[in-house]
Amino acid sequence: MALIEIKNLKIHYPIRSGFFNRVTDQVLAVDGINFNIEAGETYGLIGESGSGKSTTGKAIVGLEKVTSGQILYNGQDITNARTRKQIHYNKDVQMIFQDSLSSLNPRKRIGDIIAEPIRNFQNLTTDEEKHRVQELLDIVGMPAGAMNKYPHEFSGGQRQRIGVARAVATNPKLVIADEPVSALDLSVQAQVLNFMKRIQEEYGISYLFISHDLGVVKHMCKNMAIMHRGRFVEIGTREDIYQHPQHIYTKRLLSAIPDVNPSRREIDKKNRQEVEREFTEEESKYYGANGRVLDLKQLSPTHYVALEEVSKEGSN
Ligand SMILES: Nc1ncnc2c1ncn2[C@@H]1O[C@H](COP(=O)(O)OP(=O)(O)OP(=O)(O)O)[C@@H](O)[C@H]1O
Repeated sequence: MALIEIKNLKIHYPIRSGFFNRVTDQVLAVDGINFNIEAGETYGLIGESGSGKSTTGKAIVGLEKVTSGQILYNGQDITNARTRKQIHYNKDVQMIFQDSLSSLNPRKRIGDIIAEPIRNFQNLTTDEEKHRVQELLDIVGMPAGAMNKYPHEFSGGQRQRIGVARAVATNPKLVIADEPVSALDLSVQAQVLNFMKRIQEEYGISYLFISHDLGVVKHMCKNMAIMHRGRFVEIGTREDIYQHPQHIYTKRLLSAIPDVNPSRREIDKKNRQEVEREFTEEESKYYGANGRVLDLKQLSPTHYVALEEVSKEGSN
């Protein structure tokens, strides 16, 4: 059984307007997605801004109301707040946010910020708590004395490490990492990603790794889903997605990855233009009425794509 099973998840927001504030339309932020996260794995959720990634992540931690569908944790439906409380779900599932400055309370010292989730779930003495906070700061490689400082006294990379320390303070089984390195310089990104991997190996944590950056996801995830307009356009392994992309939206995201090799620039530019042409000319092959992403079809045991006519694997 998977650690998390997402079944036909929908999250719709009503749009109200007019004098009577009536519901006149809906934002289909998440519109029928299915995927599983296995224990100990890092599952990638990729898409551009507004595709529904964060809403999905927040629904899994219980911060968003689910319109319909199920989120199963070890087989139990946790869409109901009472069940989440009964099974200590909020201890087992934590979240790391993109903006480390606004997600850490500026008026609290780091020691208190990290101790807060521990206090919610464990009854430790002051000394035990201090010891645990120091242990967590050591794990994420923060200098001694960090405990008594405030968030603004640290760099973005250090604050993100503090965010990770807070997220793992309760020994969670799953961490939702929502664009955890997007706000960081490239060299700092690598440091944070590497220690996230290290912590995962040591503690057996699963991650849902949310990102718009395919380069970063390639480094972190073996399995992933590409999200667009609240639905999945493609699901697959790293090889399926990076070597044999089938959906035009996936190809578009891949073509936008900058190549460090200057001799590839012209080829990449041509490739990007070709993908853009296909996107505009053959949209109906990939999207239904009102631009809705089509239902997924299975190409192989691991590879699914939202295409009208399923093309042969590797034919691109
Ligand atoms: N509370 C809300 N009320 C109405 N619409 C919302 C609400 N929250 C999100 N949305 C809409 O739902 C869609 C998906 O938003 P979401 O934040 O999940 O996207 P995202 O892929 O995470 O993008 P980003 O990376 O920019 O956060 C967007 O169109 C957004 O405007």
